[in-house]
Amino acid sequence: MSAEPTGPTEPIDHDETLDAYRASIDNIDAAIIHLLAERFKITRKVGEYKATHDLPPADPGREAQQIARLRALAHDADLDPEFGEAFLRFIISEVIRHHEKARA
Ligand SMILES: C=C(O[C@@H]1C=C(C(=O)O)C=C[C@H]1O)C(=O)O
Repeated sequence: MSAEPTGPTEPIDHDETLDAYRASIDNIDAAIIHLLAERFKITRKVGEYKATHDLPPADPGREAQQIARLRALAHDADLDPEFGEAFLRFIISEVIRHHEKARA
């Protein structure tokens, strides 16, 4: 008797090729989390510095430079620059929220 066909919504298991790709994805995701944690450690220091020196939480000029640089890097790395910009803006908006709290 043959096994039931697997429907498209069934979870996939025992696929060695997919498992190997997913192991790499898990490593990359871990690296992203660790890099983000390191970035937020630094931006927390920036937020403390700004709060004690009466500097504004956001710096739109600096952000424009970062976005132009990241868009070029994304393009060269074959990553969608729109995605690169949206990702950086998402992170920066969280940093600015932290800086506003540090000031309060
Ligand atoms: C970290 C800073 O504060 C804010 C957050 C930024 C960031 O997360 O890269 C960049 C500019 C500022 O709006 C900074 O001024 O350098």
